Amino acid sequence: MPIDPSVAIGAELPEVEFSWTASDVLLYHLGLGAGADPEDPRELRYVYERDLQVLPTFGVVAPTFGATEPPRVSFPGVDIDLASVLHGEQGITVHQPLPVAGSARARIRIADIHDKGKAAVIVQESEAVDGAGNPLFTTRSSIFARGEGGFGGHRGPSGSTTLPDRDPDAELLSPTLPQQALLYRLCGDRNPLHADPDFAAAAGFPRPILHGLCSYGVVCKALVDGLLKGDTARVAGFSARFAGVVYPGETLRTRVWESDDRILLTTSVVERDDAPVLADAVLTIH
Ligand SMILES: CCCCCCC[C@@H](O)CC(=O)SCCNC(=O)CCNC(=O)[C@H](O)C(C)(C)COP(=O)(O)OP(=O)(O)OC[C@H]1O[C@@H](n2cnc3c(N)ncnc32)[C@H](O)[C@@H]1OP(=O)(O)O
Repeated sequence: MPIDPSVAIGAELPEVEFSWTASDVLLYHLGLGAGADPEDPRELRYVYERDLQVLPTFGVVAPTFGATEPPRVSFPGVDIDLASVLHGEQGITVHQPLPVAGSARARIRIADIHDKGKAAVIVQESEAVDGAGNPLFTTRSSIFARGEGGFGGHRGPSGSTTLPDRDPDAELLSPTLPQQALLYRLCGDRNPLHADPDFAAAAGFPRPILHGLCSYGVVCKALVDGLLKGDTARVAGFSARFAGVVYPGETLRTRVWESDDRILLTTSVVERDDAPVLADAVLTIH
């Protein structure tokens, strides 16, 4: 049985120890398209060692950074084909600004599995602590496994964020490169869905799609640059649902609604009549 919720839900995965260097951070930022204007001092803070700062979304990739094998969707009670899987949701809460280099360990558990009939939504939570044992960040994510529902589980929540009934306060445009996914995969997600046209076709897409976590990082950076004066330390958390695919080379349009310590947003694809990309998305700030 590909999914056995009685085994999977609550399962703890082996603790992951990981470390990263400034070079990893530089590559991550380049993988998001940073450095397009190398004369902009703010932009240099992402792509040059001097005054380097770290986008908090780096935390979600740090544990597997540099992996060279495709990910496996295999945990206690779950064993499914990578081609059926899409990244469903991602959130991170940062407990301290991420250092430009460091080591940490993370505990990961399968928090829940929702049965959407045509799909299963597998929810993971992780807690990362630094070398001294102090909380570093917490993540919550889900994978959407097409064709894996119908195991008799509960349906789980629907998307829910209500946007204010007014025009957005700002709109941010983020171009992506045609080779964006080929660059981004060097950060540690070698899923062939993002590089191999045959694999993408077998998964139901006309061409390779962009990593969800690439769009997630691109949008977080746009928010930091556009609304927080380029200061990554002001981000307390960022969460979003992946509502539709992005093809490398497309331009992302992010509409934002600001309130006291939260920024609500949606992201869409300019070239495809604002087809949705991120929904239920919230940036929390200090
Ligand atoms: C261990 C390592 C594992 C590997 C991890 C992944 C590795 C990565 O390389 C993979 C990727 O990066 S894939 C790229 C990023 N993700 C995407 O592009 C997905 C974009 N979203 C979609 O295509 C559709 O929304 C889609 C297809 C997700 C859903 O669309 P539909 O099938 O039309 O579904 P819909 O009818 O709208 O909704 C059905 C029920 O599902 C819930 N739901 C929808 N989208 C969801 C999402 N993104 N996350 C979680 N739940 C979601 C809906 O709420 C609905 O449930 P209910 O009826 O109860 O409300």
